Amino acid sequence: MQEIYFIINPSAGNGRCLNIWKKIEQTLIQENIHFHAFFTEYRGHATKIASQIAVIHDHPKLIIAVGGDGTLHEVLNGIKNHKNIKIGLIPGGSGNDFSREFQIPQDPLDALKVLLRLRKDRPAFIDIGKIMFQDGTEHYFINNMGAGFDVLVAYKVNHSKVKSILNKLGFGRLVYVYFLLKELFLYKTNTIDLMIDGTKSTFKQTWFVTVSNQPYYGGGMKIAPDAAPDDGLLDITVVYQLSRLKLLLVFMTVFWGKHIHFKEVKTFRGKTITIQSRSTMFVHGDGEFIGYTPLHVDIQCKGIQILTRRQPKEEADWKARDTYDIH
Ligand SMILES: Nc1ncnc2c1ncn2[C@@H]1O[C@H](COP(=O)(O)OP(=O)(O)OP(=O)(O)O)[C@@H](O)[C@H]1O
Repeated sequence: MQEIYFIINPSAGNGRCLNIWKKIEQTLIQENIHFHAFFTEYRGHATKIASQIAVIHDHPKLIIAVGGDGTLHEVLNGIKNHKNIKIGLIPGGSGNDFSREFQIPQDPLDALKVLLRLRKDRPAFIDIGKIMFQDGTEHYFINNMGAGFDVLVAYKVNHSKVKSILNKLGFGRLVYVYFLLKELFLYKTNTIDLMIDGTKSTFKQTWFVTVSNQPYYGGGMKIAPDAAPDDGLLDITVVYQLSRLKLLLVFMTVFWGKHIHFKEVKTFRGKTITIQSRSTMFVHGDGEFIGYTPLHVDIQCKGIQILTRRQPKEEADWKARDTYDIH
């Protein structure tokens, strides 16, 4: 029997998650569904709770994060190496890029309904990325990781009061836009050395490099439009040698994934990536600040079981082929 554990970040979405949880809890009780619930109290707490759940017993477990992508990221880092745990998310953050790609409804009760149905389906395995820092620490990501300008923006977003004001006004997604514009005029670009599956490239005046497992970042920006979380590859995006004004232009096209057509945007695919920079760059994993360059990234193919409505890549390809065969 699969035990269900909820890890709730009451501060996610500027406190919205607490109300979300009240509705979820009420529904679970009404539906007579057995569950365990834990609240996070500080940054990193979800990792600790998830790691404690992981070792309770060997039976299959489902951990549902109630929060934003940062909460799911922390849960993922608590259960690494435990293959009999599925994870899911009831989106309650401001960005919610995981639920966008994996087609989990934004409405919490609809999301709960979908997750409860999906937990009985056959497991959906997706890739994850594993980051190794120079000091030997390891860190996993499920959506993406990045170094440079974008992490500075994410850092500022996560530590700002403006975030809560804009969220309360219902403009949560605009908070990324606000900080991006502000930092645009302050950031100093960097020279980076990128090694992808053994091939080295150097980029001068680099704004940022992002390694993506799925297309979305920063609340709906299609930073890696062709990334697929089950294709065994990570999608790398480098933005370099751009004037501040042109970066703004490029940024406006990211929501449609059209930025990749600019000559100052280079895209690659690979399984192992090393990022080194002349001066230290801040690094994020799924929008959470986690360390500094240099670092190494490895893909962990089909490394985690998740609850998703997204169609697996092979299945989508087969369907396309079958349709083609008929005609
Ligand atoms: N009780 C708490 N008080 C303050 N911060 C917390 C608490 N519990 C967790 N956190 C931290 O809150 C941060 C934000 O969480 P999360 O990403 O889930 O929400 P969000 O920022 O609103 O959503 P999104 O990442 O989708 O924009 C994380 O860094 C997490 O560690």
